[in-house]
Amino acid sequence: MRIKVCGMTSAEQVLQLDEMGVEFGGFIFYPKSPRYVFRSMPRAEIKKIRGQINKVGVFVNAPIEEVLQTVDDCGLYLVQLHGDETPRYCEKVADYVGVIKAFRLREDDNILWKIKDYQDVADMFLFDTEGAGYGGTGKKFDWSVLKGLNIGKPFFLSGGIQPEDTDLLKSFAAEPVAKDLFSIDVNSRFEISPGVKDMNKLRPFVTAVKQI
Ligand SMILES: O=C(O)c1ccccc1NCC(=O)[C@H](O)[C@H](O)COP(=O)(O)O
Repeated sequence: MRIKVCGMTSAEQVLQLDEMGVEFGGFIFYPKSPRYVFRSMPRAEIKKIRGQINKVGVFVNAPIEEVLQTVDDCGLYLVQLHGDETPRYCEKVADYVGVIKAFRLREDDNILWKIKDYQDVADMFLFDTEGAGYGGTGKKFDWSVLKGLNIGKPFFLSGGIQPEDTDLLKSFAAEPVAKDLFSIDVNSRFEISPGVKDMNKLRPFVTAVKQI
């Protein structure tokens, strides 16, 4: 199983993830987040990060020009649109860079209805938990809402995933919906403080998840 670790704020920690074989490192370009990357890393420093790890930029309702400029300045591989971006917005960004459209799920959501208009304009989806802010809630949504669905596009499973969840992930990976499961996404449950990851929690978790 692939892993994305989101909310990175230091080059040193991103390189540690790269050594562990983590496929995606997420950087939050949303000024209201406690993990806003420009508080600690300038654009050139993000661009300079080498290795196999793919850099993903997370944006919330940002002007398109700002997203595209940041992609160039920071050498981003994918963008994750985590706000209320419209299908047209996603389509414009997708002309330039790969797009992950994030959906914050509530229990009563009709998921297939919610994702329908984005099928042709996003490369991948990400399912996260609805909360007071836009992301990094540390809370799981009920994964059973995905059971039996044909998502029809690779997706990231996100929201409150924690070190103890490897058995839960194994069970989810056995569900038919997991044919489209592309990667999991982890964040606040592996932190010492916002933006600072606990490598002692991540290392064994990454090893275990890679065996699923
Ligand atoms: O993490 C943030 O601070 C954040 C703020 C605004 C938009 C998105 C944000 N995070 C995006 C992510 O991909 C997180 O990994 C995802 O929300 C799951 O976080 P968590 O529940 O803490 O595992």
